[in-house]
Amino acid sequence: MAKIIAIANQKGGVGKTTTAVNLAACIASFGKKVLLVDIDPQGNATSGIGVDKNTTEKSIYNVLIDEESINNNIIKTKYENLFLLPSNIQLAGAEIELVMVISREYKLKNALDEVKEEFDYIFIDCPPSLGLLTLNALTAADTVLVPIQCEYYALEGLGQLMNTIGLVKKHLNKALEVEGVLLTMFDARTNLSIQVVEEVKKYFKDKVYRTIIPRNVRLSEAPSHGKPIIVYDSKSKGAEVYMELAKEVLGID
Ligand SMILES: Nc1ncnc2c1ncn2[C@@H]1O[C@H](COP(=O)(O)OP(=O)(O)OP(=O)(O)O)[C@@H](O)[C@H]1O
Repeated sequence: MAKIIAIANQKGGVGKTTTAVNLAACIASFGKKVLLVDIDPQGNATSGIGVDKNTTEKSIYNVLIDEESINNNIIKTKYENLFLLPSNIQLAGAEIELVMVISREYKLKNALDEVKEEFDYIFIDCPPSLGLLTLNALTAADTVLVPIQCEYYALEGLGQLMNTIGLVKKHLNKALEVEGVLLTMFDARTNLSIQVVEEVKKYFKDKVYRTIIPRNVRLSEAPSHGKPIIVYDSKSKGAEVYMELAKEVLGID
């Protein structure tokens, strides 16, 4: 039975997609069967894994809106053990199209229930909002991973995300915890990076892992190569950090 992990933060550009693609690829490279779910209309996880978001006929939109079977929309990627439920541009309108739909917040959960026995891990790359698509992701997830950009003082936005997670727990009667935080784009030369790391570690003192991911030029280039860094540049520091994180997620040394 897959563990389902949502990668969420309503702040844009904090490293959600970079984390989702690289972590999914690393865990798949350890022999685990992984499904990456792209629920962000920007579709960067889809193109990051090498699938054309502009031409794909398979998509999460078909599942959420057209009631198509999830099995018919999952793509086997060119990476061993790594599967993708892609996003496409139509997803941008899905929050409006779902407005009158009964149980609209359970659409993704119901779909993943059909396939979760087939996978070891399911990662969901959330959009930069706290709207209905992110709510679907949180409702489907067992735990949440929160990337936090070290170049930006994020605690206020973090409070909003934690509030939303609290509301999901309360109103949807669901156990949902933040499993870990990732301090992304860390730059040891800046006081702000150091301050954000200290504050976030205090805020999340009881969390399982609080990994620091340095600012890394290879990581910023990776999505434009249409490949996760672990595959296209396995010797880089970025790949190493994501490998370590993958081990933490898997609970191995
Ligand atoms: N550790 C890092 N070092 C340098 N650049 C990074 C790092 N992590 C991510 N980036 C770059 O920062 C930008 C934003 O990252 P990413 O797209 O993963 O964020 P996001 O939170 O998914 O964005 P959005 O909110 O738009 O969905 C990208 O150009 C990415 O390549």
